[in-house]
Amino acid sequence: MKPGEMFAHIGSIVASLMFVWAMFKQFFPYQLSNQIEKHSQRLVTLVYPYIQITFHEFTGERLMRSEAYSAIENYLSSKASTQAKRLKADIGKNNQSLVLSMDDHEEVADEFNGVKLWWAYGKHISKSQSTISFHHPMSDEKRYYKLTFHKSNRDLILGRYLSHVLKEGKAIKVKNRQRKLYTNSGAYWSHVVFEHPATFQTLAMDPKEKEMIIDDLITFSKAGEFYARIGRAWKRGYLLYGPPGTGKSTMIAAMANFLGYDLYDLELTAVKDNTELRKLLIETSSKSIIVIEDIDCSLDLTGQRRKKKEEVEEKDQRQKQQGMQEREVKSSQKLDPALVRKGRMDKHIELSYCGYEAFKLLARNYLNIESHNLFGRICELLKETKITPAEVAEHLMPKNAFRDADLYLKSLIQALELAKEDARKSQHDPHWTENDSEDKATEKSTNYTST
Ligand SMILES: Nc1ncnc2c1ncn2[C@@H]1O[C@H](COP(=O)(O)OP(=O)(O)OP(=O)(O)O)[C@@H](O)[C@H]1O
Ligand SMILES: [Mg+2]
Repeated sequence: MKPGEMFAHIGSIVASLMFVWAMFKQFFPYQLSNQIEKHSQRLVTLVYPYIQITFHEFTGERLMRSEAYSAIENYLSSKASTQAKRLKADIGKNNQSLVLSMDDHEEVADEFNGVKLWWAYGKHISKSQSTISFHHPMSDEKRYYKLTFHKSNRDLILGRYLSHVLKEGKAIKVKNRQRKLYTNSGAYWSHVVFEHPATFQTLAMDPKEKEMIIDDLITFSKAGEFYARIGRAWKRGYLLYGPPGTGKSTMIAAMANFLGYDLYDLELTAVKDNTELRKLLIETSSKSIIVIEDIDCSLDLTGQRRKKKEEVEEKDQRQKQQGMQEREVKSSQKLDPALVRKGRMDKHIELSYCGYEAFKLLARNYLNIESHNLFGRICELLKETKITPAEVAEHLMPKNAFRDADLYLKSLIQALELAKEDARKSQHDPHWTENDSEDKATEKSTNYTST
């Protein structure tokens, strides 16, 4: 046996002994176990070729939970569920799945660049506290993770490996956290839990366009280092536009769910001036999407815009007197160039009327069917008629316990034929405007993704 191998062998025996000791010391009286541990530690350092680092749950004041500890906890959670034999289980944040973690004094191995290392989970219970807290035995434990590795790998582990663990652990934490939906009243944010079920799978739109948006989001979310290198803030602006009911809000929720980001729904009309706006923006957290809805309808921030607002109000008043609709006032306003100029809005995404591909996805989601003999007729009608995905969804929505796809598809066909007839009438008679005002009121919402 080579000397190096022998050392490693002794080392692993010592590591095992220490592990056994850690298991048994809970049963020794506190004073005695402290003494034994002190002397054995000295002995061990003489022959032990391994380095150990302890990460305590609470550092310093004991009130602040260590960031490193919780990152390690997250990092090890997946390893624990596959390797550890004794696990602790808890209900996850979404109240649906079990979250598994290592039980006390359990050990898991990890490997990094071919180097093996071990993580152990343990806890200290101080004597005085353990008697006082008889009824609450958990409250006075000091929990920790201990990392053990061979001293020849010191630089690799202390450098690249630990920063890899912290980075991964934080990423897992971001993914698993309970996300929030913030709204502002004036210059203050308040929040509720964000639990929108929208996903890109359930969003009906052109599949190619959808794929491009997903790619764009993935590229952006991984580009932190690139943005830092070129000296740009790591954020991306999307302008979503299209008629009401085409899925703009649904897409924003799908984006937030896809990236695991928080959502800030910024109500511009409630913001007094640019100072308030700046304050609100500064208070947003990283990994978030800031949404400005109907950006073309809510601009009155700068002096110039205030003037415009007065003009609009005046005009509004005049138009109300003339019995005109508020919607038309909104659509007569222009987007502020500062908000949509190049560099602010990196991508313009149009959400439009329901096409055949989008319909098929809705039929799959709502009726659980891939094909049907009425699909052909619907395909033709969709080419000739403008109908929003929201309207299509409305017709496919189950109305009783016994779903009959036939019935829903026929009701959709009826609606499409009616819309087609309306469109034909309005073409021949320009004054026929019962439904078409809806089409003109193109609404816009801005979606600002930041990390
Ligand atoms: N593209 C779509 N895919 C799937 N469902 C959709 C789509 N568009 C609309 N819907 C359905 O219609 C409802 C309304 O859509 P959504 O609120 O996203 O529209 P919007 O474009 O934001 O409208 P508005 O301009 O009025 O805010 C959604 O709850 C969703 O169920
Ligand atoms: Mg919307």
